Amino acid sequence: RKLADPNNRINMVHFDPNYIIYDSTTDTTYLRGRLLGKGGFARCYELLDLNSNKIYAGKIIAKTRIAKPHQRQKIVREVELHRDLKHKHVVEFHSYFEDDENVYIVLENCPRKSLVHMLKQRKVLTEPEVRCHLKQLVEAVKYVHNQNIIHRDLKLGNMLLNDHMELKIADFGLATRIGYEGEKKMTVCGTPNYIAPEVLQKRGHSFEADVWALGCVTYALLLGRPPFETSTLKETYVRITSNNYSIPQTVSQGAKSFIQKCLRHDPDQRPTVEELLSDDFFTSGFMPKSLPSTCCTNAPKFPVYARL
Ligand SMILES: CC[C@@H]1C(=O)N(C)c2cnc(-c3ccc[nH]3)nc2N1C1CCCC1
Repeated sequence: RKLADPNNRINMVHFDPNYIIYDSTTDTTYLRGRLLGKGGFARCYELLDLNSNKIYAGKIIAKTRIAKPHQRQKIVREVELHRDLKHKHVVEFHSYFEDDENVYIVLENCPRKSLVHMLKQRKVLTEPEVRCHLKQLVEAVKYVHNQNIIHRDLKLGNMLLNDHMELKIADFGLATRIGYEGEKKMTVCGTPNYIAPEVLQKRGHSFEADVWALGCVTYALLLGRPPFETSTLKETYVRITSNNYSIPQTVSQGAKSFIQKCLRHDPDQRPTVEELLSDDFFTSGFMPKSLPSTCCTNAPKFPVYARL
């Protein structure tokens, strides 16, 4: 069987022929590749589909790790919410299967990892870059909300980049479906990273919790740290519930007002994701159509006219 197409040479050195994974539901054989990291119950690996020669990212969850019914239910929920989503900026759900030992979730590969890695390298991003990433993010979240789903864990680690530097939101492990107009969720099984005050206080939450998280992400990308960060989780929660944060003067008026709208304490005062798309932060400055992969390591030099 041809293992690597000479045109788009796959570096086979990462794929260990001793680790064959067979998906009987689609008669697909995978070679397990590099360990990508851990996410929740899962150990994540590159998977080479030997039928198509394509590389995917696989979440492999040992059945021993999800022996209890409510643990298994969490995986089932994640799959049920993610599998029907199809959008350019949402990670593609490829397949889900199991064998005697494991449960497998096979997802689109995002070789340029997440915005966490980019920010670690760059410390802060330029405003044009943030506009570009945020536009893709807001489009993705608008699509998800239109499916009556709240992501509930929008954070830099769930914002992945493919080879073309296109942004994809990942991980529907804390997501939930709104069953009827105006439904408010009272609990989350897990702790969202950029948790909104109404979620913390269990006062009932909905789509607005994702808008809050987008405000936190925007702040973090521009300033290199989240808006409510302190040395203890308790103190951070106090700042969130008392809406105690500040935006340095280095931030433009457009970006500042975008962040302030998303971080309004009262969820009913926050703009919807739809309204965010027409916020003048997106129109108040240069908006690159795409970003070069050099942005993963160095600040881009936008053409001079872009700054005038
Ligand atoms: C599989 C889990 C998660 C994920 O959801 N996707 C889609 C993904 C895609 N490519 C990658 C990927 C990283 C480097 C090459 N591909 N990683 C993904 N992750 C990472 C793995 C470890 C933590 C989150």
